[in-house]
Amino acid sequence: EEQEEDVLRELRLFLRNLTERLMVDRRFKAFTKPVDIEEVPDYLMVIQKPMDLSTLLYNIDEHKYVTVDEFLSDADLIWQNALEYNPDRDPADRHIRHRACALKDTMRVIIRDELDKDFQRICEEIRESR
Ligand SMILES: Cc1noc(C)c1-c1cc(NS(=O)(=O)c2ccccc2)cc(C(=O)O)c1
Repeated sequence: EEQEEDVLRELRLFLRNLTERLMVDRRFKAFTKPVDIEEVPDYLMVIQKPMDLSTLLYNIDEHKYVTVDEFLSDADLIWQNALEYNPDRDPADRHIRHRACALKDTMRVIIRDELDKDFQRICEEIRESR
């Protein structure tokens, strides 16, 4: 009902703000849009579920996420894919893995510090009720 829509509207505002703050962080530029298959031709042979920050924003606007955990399932793909596709010891792989780890930690610290636990629980109750 209306109160539930108010809660989900507030969740979308929080998730948009989080995602936009990650998009403007220079460390995360490579994660702002889909990996370019022209630049990285074998990418889809290695990575089954590509994800990037612009796709997260699109999904938020499409009301795909009812809980923070559903958002994190997609958001975690960004850094998990980067670790999987760039596993080698060479400096280029190490550099993108370092940024992937920073993305993972930054996301979780913002959520822990800024998302009310009771609010998260209300979102989960809405998900369970549907
Ligand atoms: C992400 C990712 N996962 O595997 C790899 C490899 C990358 C990745 C891909 C690219 N080139 S790209 O054309 O696909 C692109 C440029 C700008 C924003 C988003 C993608 C650049 C870099 C980089 O470190 O600059 C990294």
